[in-house]
Amino acid sequence: MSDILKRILARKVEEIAERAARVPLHELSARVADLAPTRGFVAALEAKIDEGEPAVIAEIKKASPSKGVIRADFDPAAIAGSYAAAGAACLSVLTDKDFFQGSEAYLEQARTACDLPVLRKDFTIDPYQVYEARAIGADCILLIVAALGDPALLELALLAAELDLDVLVEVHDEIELERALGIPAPLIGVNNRNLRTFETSLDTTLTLRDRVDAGRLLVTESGIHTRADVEKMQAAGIDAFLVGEAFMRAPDPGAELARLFREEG
Ligand SMILES: O=P(O)(O)OC[C@@H](O)[C@@H](O)c1c[nH]c2ccccc12
Repeated sequence: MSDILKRILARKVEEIAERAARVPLHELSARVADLAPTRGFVAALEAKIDEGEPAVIAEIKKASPSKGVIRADFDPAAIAGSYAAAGAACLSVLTDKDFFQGSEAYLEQARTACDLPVLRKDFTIDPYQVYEARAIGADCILLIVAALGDPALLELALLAAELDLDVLVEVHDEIELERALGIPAPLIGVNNRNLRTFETSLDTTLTLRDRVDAGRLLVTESGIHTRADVEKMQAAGIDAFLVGEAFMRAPDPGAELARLFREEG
């Protein structure tokens, strides 16, 4: 159990069993039966790109296993409002408690504070979590290819579609990308960070870029900190970004978004 992803997934299995013992699946699925439609995560990204603007998924993340606490002054509603005002396309909210100090409550607070679509950022390995994501108000879920076998990847993606949730399918190398392209997923996230070692390199996106077919939208994820990083991605034709730490460390996260993505020079 050396790598962190394995540790997270082992704990996640226990967590799901605990949750399912508290709120059984049939109760959750009844709860999602008559919810309002979701906000359209992919559509919001595409709308920005159609306007000729970068599509930014702005993340709300208090802590991570590699960095510890990133933001002590943590008010998800205020951060969400500041991201929305700065022109973010979508939000991403960490809900994993044990490794990221996240919470479902943070997702609910962030979503209520604005009208942006919200990604539930967690380690989804079981249908239970897909129902749960819909029940807490998520508009999109993350499926990490490295955490899933092919049958589970397809099953979870189809269930998400059935529940009106969009899916961000995350990959880190060519083999994972080929597997992601094997399912009907319009949104492919290339994580520049290796979840097993935490090593981060923007070259990951540059290497995989050309293998993503034209019908899909590539989101570059992690390790984007400077205007130079943004420009390097844009020069390679990347229009969609998922950024957390750089915003979370800034006193005003929305102002930092505007600085990284909007200002000239
Ligand atoms: O804080 P960064 O380096 O800007 O990265 C954001 C996001 O990409 C990162 O939080 C992330 C990408 N994939 C994940 C999977 C699980 C947890 C976290 C992540």
